[in-house]
Amino acid sequence: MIKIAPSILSADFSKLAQEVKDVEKGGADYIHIDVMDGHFVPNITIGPLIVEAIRPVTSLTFDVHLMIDNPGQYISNFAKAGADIISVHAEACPHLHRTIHQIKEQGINAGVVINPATPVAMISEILSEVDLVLLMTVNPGFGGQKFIPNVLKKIQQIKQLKDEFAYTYDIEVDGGVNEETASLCIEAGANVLVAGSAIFNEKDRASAIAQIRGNVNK
Ligand SMILES: O=C(CO)[C@H](O)[C@H](O)COP(=O)(O)O
Ligand SMILES: [Fe+2]
Repeated sequence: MIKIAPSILSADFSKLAQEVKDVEKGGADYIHIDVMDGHFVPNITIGPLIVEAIRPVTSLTFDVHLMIDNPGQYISNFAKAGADIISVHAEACPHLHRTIHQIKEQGINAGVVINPATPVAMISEILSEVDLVLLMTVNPGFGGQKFIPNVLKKIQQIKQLKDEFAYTYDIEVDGGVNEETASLCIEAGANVLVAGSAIFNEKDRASAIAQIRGNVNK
């Protein structure tokens, strides 16, 4: 089953609650929330206050992508605000095992993320502990960037390891996902697709979500 996670980074923030409800109605599975600190990535976005504010609007899973330095410092804040999954960048965590377990101790799911230039080997020792592996298909920091096709072979590697060792994690991709690139990612083994601009820049969110999911009759 393919899950679609609209990234609210591309939503209209002046009516965020409405935007969240609109993609829920349109068939979204998760709400993807991009947290940026101006240090780990060159942009500043959403904090726990916003997560808390939109929590009552939907019962969809909140998939929180932390693009921040020292993420461990903020895990309990985001969990209390309503996160269901928190993912941290391996590049930002010198003590990745500790950080992943900090997330699990909150009673929520833990994900690990790697940038396009980071090899799969960097996370091989944590794969047995995570609920989600998120492979960035753009360099993190902004919505609306172009998909980096080189990441497809890392999706295959992560899927191969999952099958070989019977790991249970979901495989998520994030960045430049649209109807075309989504099908490449699904073929390579991804089962959770984040899409920001390809959903929120379209008027008809239900049809955008269906197209990315790949179940539209052509
Ligand atoms: O993590 C992110 C950027 O760092 C976003 O989730 C991602 O860019 C989604 O936007 P788009 O689908 O427009 O590329
Ligand atoms: Fe993201």
